[in-house]
Amino acid sequence: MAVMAQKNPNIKITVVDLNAQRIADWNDNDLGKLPIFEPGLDQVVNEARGRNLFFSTDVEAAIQEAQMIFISVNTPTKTYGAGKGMAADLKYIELCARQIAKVATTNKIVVEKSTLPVKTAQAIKSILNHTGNGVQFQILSNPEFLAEGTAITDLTNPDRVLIGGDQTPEGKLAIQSLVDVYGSWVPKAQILTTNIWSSELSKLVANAFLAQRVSSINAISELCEATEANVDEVAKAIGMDSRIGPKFLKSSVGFGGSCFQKDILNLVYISKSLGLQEVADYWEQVIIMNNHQRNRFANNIVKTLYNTVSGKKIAFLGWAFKKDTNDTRESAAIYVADKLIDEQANVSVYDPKVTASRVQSDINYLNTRTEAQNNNYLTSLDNPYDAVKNAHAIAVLTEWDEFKTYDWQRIYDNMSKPAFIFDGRNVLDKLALETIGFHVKGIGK
Ligand SMILES: NC(=O)c1ccc[n+]([C@@H]2O[C@H](COP(=O)([O-])OP(=O)(O)OC[C@H]3O[C@@H](n4cnc5c(N)ncnc54)[C@H](O)[C@@H]3O)[C@@H](O)[C@H]2O)c1
Ligand SMILES: O=c1ccn([C@@H]2O[C@H](COP(=O)(O)OP(=O)(O)O[C@H]3O[C@H](CO)[C@@H](O)[C@H](O)[C@H]3O)[C@@H](O)[C@H]2O)c(=O)[nH]1
Repeated sequence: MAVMAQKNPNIKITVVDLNAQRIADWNDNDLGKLPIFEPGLDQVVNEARGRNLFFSTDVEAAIQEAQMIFISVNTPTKTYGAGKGMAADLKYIELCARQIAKVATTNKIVVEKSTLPVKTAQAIKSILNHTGNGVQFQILSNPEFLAEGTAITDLTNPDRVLIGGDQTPEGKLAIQSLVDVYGSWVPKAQILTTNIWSSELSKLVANAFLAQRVSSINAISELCEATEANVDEVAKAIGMDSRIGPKFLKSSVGFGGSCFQKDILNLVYISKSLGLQEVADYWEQVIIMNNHQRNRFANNIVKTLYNTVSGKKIAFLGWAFKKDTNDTRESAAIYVADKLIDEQANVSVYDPKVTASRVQSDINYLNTRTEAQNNNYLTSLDNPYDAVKNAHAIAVLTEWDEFKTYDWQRIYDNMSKPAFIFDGRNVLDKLALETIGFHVKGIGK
């Protein structure tokens, strides 16, 4: 919404949220306090905020005033009832639809910006069309394809913008009005319009295909370790085939983030609900492989440290699910730490952008043990050299660029020997570290 406001100074955009603290942070004069760390976002907010971009908790006033409403609320995996652990929880979406239905007195275009199961527009339409007050609604699907860490460039220069809507004359008019919003900065050829179901489904399918590439290369990484092939070399060799392409072939400790797992589980659930068991099994394997990769990484640390990490200090470099974000949702680091704590290891974490309280709440959220026990085993430090001091091993969980620039000789001198490094992102210079004296294990090599 901030980028949309920046690119359309003539359109007033109001972002409303029930979470008052978040809105206060978005309005904070200190741009360092914005709730999301994202390169370049502070400048965009600074340019548009107060001009045509506003942040508020007054949801009803914003609904009344708007001609177009983007529903962008969270759609997490259900934690209760039918579809628990798999289906998308649509209660926040439904609440939004009901609130719009209650408040609106003029015709509106309602845009699904959240990632939703295919056919959700039907439910939203049903809620909106039963108000009995004569207000006309058009529903569009406009899924978001930005990735965290590169959100601003992804938004300013998108591969495509997808807009789905009813294929009726009114539906087509609504589609056109959203095309015009994006048209102020996105070339027309990159704005794709479809029927609403294709648009809803394409979002889930895009994430499934992307995550599948990561799981595919991670499966190959295990094969590489067993055969002395090198996964980076294999990825380069296959990626140069233009039919395969070079992107999203970076082997890692496993994908994380708020989207991939949730959206694939959603796809699996939809397939199961439609009786398409083989389709469901096919996509579920992407998740199974990802869980295996995380476990394999943790098990490898234990095995290499002479089959016990009890009482040993393991330093984590990185906690975020990828670099250039402070988001930790579903980060592989959480699951690797949990496994190591099960083995009574002392885990000390350094991440350039993640707070100590975030790290603690992430591990507590798993509910594996009491908070006091977690506190005992897991600490966070705001300096990497303190985090690695006297450690038996270092594990790299996020590919932050700054890790490559550290004084690795100094780190080696202050560690227990033999000093091990487990590079879960294959970002460090293995040869240079081995020259210093480290024992280095990457992924797939
Ligand atoms: N994070 C991403 O990079 C990304 C990218 C593409 C798509 N998506 C999709 O966008 C949606 C939102 O994701 P997110 O990461 O921003 O989630 P989030 O949990 O960070 O933010 C959702 C916000 O919605 C607010 N909210 C919930 N119910 C509300 C209501 N009834 N009225 C007003 N505000 C309400 C919450 O307080 C919260 O601040 C999800 O469907 C997600 O799949 C996210
Ligand atoms: O070659 C790769 C690429 C990614 N990852 C990992 O995969 C996860 C997801 O990365 P990425 O897709 O870059 O970040 P997200 O912000 O989760 O973005 C994904 O999820 C969003 C939410 O739906 C979509 O909008 C984006 O298009 C889609 O890329 C991270 O843990 C990455 O480290 C790898 O391990 N290897």
